[in-house]
Amino acid sequence: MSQEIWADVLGYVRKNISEVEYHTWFAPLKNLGVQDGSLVLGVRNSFAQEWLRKQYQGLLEDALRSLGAQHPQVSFQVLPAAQDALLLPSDPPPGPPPAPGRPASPIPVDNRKTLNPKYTFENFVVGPNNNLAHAAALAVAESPGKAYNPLFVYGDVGLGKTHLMHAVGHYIAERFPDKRIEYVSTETFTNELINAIREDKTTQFRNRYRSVDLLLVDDIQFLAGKERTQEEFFHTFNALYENHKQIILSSDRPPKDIQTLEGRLRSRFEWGLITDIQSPEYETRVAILKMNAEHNRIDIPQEVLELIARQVTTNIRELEGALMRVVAFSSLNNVPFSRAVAAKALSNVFAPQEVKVEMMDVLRQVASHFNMPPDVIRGSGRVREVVIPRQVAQYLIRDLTDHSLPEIGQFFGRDHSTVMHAISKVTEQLGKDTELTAAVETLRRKMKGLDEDADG
Ligand SMILES: Nc1ncnc2c1ncn2[C@@H]1O[C@H](COP(=O)(O)OP(=O)(O)OP(=O)(O)O)[C@@H](O)[C@H]1O
Repeated sequence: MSQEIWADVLGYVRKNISEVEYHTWFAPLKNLGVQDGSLVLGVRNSFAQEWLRKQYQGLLEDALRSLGAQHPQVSFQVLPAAQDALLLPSDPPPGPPPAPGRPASPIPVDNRKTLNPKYTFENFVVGPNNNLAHAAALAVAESPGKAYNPLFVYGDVGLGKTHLMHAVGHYIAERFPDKRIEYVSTETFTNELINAIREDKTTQFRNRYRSVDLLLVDDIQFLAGKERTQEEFFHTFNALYENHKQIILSSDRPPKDIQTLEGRLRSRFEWGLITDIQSPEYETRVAILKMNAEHNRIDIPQEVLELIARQVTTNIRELEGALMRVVAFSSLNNVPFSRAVAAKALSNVFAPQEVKVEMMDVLRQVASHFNMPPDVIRGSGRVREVVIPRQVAQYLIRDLTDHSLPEIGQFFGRDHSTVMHAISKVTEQLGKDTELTAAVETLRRKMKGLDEDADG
């Protein structure tokens, strides 16, 4: 599709959604042209793909219809890493170079320096546990200082409060490069204040915090009991609020539960919107793991992500840590990802989980051992290179799972007598054919979760 028509599609979409939605989901899309009658759009990851499909497919089709398409169809394709790199938001927009001898002006404030580049709206998985906080953050990003001021987000540790705050920061930094954004933890705010007092620099300290357009303060519950810091923060708050500057606060509890917080501060914290984030439910945890794996370009089977999501249930930081543990374990021991490997990797940290070996696990391990796609092993090929791995897979499934011969046959699209034949073939060769024997033994060890070797 020509870029002009694509621009028209975007124009239509933009009129029908909010600016935040547009910049989060549509600005990064890449028009890949029309294939088989369908407009193909490149997206950065499968999370964006699913979200666009669920939320915006109809709108895109309406846009095409409005431009005269009879049977509009849209599909999404996850871009490979290299193309994706071209779309990273940190890339400066193309523009003319500054005139020689003159600095480019105005000099943009480096707003992103305190923001974590990963903590964007696009990387934030929305689920029933956080959708209200997410919606509030979107609204604030769209109309800073107007929608809800302050926005107060509370919830237990590691549930995404900082991520959401930074997402607002990124969004505003991208749209309004000269707005000043300050992210600070309450602890840092306190320490800086102490230093400023000691060094007689309170004026500088005040000027700095009172001249920002967006102030993000993390862990505000740590104001409790710190009278001087509360006093200072009270004046900062008032100065910003009166100038319609946006304030976002995070805390592990709502304002009413922060002990020894001055009443005038507490009431100010309640002026805007108070919203909470809960622990994510299973589906959201799986989606977060999937997004993380893709973000780090790790190809990891869904059932392994599911196992991790069942192990870690409350804290998203720990959930991400568990994923990284599994990744490290598998690469250190040079074994492919499987549920058994994941369970083993996590068993030092979490209560060991009984992992039943599944047929698919065995097939994957065998496929990886023989360096061949699983589908080829399950397919109908009859050359020796495929037949041997297939027989080994059937033999190991029978050995390591409770599946019956007909069930194994069905899994391979064959009848039970073929499986029986495969098993006796392998049994016969064990001890005689050294290569086959070594393969079976190595695979058996891996499937059993590395019990004998690579411990830890
Ligand atoms: N909904 C989400 N989607 C994707 N990643 C998330 C989500 N929520 C949290 N995370 C990730 O979980 C990790 C912890 O999040 P974050 O630091 O924002 O938690 P927090 O609530 O601020 O924790 P703390 O109270 O310890 O400061 C981060 O890596 C963040 O990217």
